[in-house]
Amino acid sequence: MIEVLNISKKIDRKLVLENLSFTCTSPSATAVCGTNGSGKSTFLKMLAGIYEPTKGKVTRGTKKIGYVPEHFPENLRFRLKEYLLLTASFQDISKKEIEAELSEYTSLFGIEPFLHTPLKQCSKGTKQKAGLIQALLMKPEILLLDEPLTGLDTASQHKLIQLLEKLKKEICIIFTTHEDIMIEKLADHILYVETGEVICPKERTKEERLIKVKFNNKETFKQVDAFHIEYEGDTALLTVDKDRSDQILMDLLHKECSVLEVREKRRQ
Ligand SMILES: Nc1ncnc2c1ncn2[C@@H]1O[C@H](COP(=O)(O)OP(=O)(O)OP(=O)(O)O)[C@@H](O)[C@H]1O
Repeated sequence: MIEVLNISKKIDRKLVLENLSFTCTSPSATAVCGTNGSGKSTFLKMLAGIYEPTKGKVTRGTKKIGYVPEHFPENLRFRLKEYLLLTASFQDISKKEIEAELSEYTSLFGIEPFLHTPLKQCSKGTKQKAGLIQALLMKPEILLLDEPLTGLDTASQHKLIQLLEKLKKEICIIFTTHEDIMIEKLADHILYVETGEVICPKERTKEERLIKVKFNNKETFKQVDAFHIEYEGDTALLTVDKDRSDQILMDLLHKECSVLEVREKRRQ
């Protein structure tokens, strides 16, 4: 969906980013991390096409790119709903669909009372929500979010994270953040802009347990939350999340399985 090849960026003759590469080929969420001033926002702007790289190349597989800046643009003369309808009207989406989605998102983020308020008079958090809704309304295939939790109250932060958890199964989400909760809940990959290193936090750290049981009926495993089950005769080898393994063991015992073995496995 998006490929960044050896990009560097100079602003005012200062090298802000150097030789960064990154690829997002399938739906996922990537956290862009680094210290203040390390170039995270600059990187996101290059993905969005707002900045051109000084060196290297950004290839985008789609034009449906939603971008939410860290700070909502100042001094827009529109009222909130008017602004959202206007930005959505540039997309190839029916008016009816836009109205339905707008109503869903404004209700989710609790901003119905401000729909007819001039943007200039909206609070920082409401403007941030307007920025997010504007990007979501265009049904992006790539969603770029610059510190998306900034200015949101706790309830809205959780709602946004839940929404992004669903969306990342369908689209490519790239977000900058300093918040651990965003990384823990969402990130499939972390890109450190200072070093250019990309890691897969969950794949590296997720610990798994293997449970071998003797069973009477395969139906027993229908509701069992296992990553993988291998059968051999009347035994089954289940690969499960270590954090959930005690609960799964209890369930299996209640379903009259005999536990033969429990051991650790670390994902590769
Ligand atoms: N338009 C600009 N003009 C001059 N310098 C800029 C401009 N945009 C970014 N910079 C410089 O580039 C560097 C990286 O800025 P950037 O905003 O990308 O960092 P960041 O990692 O997002 O920081 P933060 O975590 O504080 O949001 C900084 O030194 C900043 O001063």
